[in-house]
Amino acid sequence: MRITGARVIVTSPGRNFVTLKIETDQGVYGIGDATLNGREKSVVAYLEDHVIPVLIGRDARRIEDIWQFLYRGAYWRRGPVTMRAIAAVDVALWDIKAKALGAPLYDLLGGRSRDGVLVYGHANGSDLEDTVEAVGRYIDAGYKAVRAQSGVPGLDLAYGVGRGDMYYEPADATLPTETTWDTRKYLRYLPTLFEALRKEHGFDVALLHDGHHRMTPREAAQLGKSLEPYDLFWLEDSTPAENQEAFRLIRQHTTTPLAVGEVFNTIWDAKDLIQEQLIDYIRTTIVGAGGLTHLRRIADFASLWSVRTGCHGATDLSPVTMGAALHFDTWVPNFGIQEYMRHSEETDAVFPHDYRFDKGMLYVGDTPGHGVDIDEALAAKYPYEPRQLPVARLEDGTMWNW
Ligand SMILES: O=C(O)[C@@H](O)[C@@H](O)[C@H](O)[C@H](O)CO
Ligand SMILES: [Mg+2]
Repeated sequence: MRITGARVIVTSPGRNFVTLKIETDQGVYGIGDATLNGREKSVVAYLEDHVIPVLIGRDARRIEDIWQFLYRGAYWRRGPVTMRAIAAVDVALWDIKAKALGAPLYDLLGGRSRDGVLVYGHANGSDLEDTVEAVGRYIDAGYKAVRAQSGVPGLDLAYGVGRGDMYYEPADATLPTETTWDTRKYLRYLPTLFEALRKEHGFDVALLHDGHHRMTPREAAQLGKSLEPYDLFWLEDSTPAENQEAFRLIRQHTTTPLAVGEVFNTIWDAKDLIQEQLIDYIRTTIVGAGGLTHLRRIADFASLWSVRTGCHGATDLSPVTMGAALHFDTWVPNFGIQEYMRHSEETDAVFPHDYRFDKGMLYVGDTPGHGVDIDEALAAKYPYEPRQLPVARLEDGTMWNW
């Protein structure tokens, strides 16, 4: 089965998505997501100029060999651009193989380990009362797990607080929006928020929180300790993870479960965190880390140390990544949870898919492949719009982690 063509489709049904479509001489095609939020065009160029020319004529069934060819063959390894381009090819090839065999993708991975995939939704509010109500709306909508983000008293804009109700898109402007940050205000406020959430909603619902890389390891340890009475499912990205050793200090001081990894690209970013048992959940997902071929390697490695998966699933990952991730989640033995930020109706229409939400779970369908397609005619109606992620500064103007 030869690859006869491949092309990149950029569409912006409310936000930008980069999709790779690979065609074969058997008439079967596959699609993969290559979206890199705020830096989309870099992956478009990487694919069009450097990857597509070397794909034409190759045997589409040789997924592992093509993965190794693109990874080793580039010489310049890893990084978000390279690994997203590889992910797009990899997912499109898995899609092709599954379609050609007439099987849903999870069957090729080893079959079902579970009926449905536990997901968490994103509740966010401008202040404490607002956030308590927002979590309530998710519980009423059937969610069993909810991430709570809130405005912080004394700060204008905080991470994760969107303008709408069920949707949140941080890449909101052509030039980066500037936000202000103060960790002490945040550390004082957060335990009061989670106390109020548990008081109002009880302990059955799983509650999560994302620190978005803003604390130092000592501050993260303080937060983890102060949240222990509220039994979090996880505290995510409490400190930046470029230096994996930084998590040792946090781990020594708190039993709050720790999650990290949405910005990781390969197993090398997570190796020490996993084998030293410094984290509980690995957040790396399909599009971020070289596709299914590499993600399942990370998951198998993580299973040796009882680290479970918790794939990133913000709206900048297209429904193609969501579909592929759900097949992975349906199979992976050490599954933890899947993030699920709903896409807009426009996005769902451009990417028809067979996964569905029911009572806090997502279910993949049995369509051969990963079950997500692209309506190219509709996609063409939404041209690319340059958008960038916000930045954060401390109150004295110092650049900080957004
Ligand atoms: O946990 C998450 O979903 C986030 O941290 C994301 O919202 C992240 O900010 C975006 O994916 C950035 O594009
Ligand atoms: Mg996050």
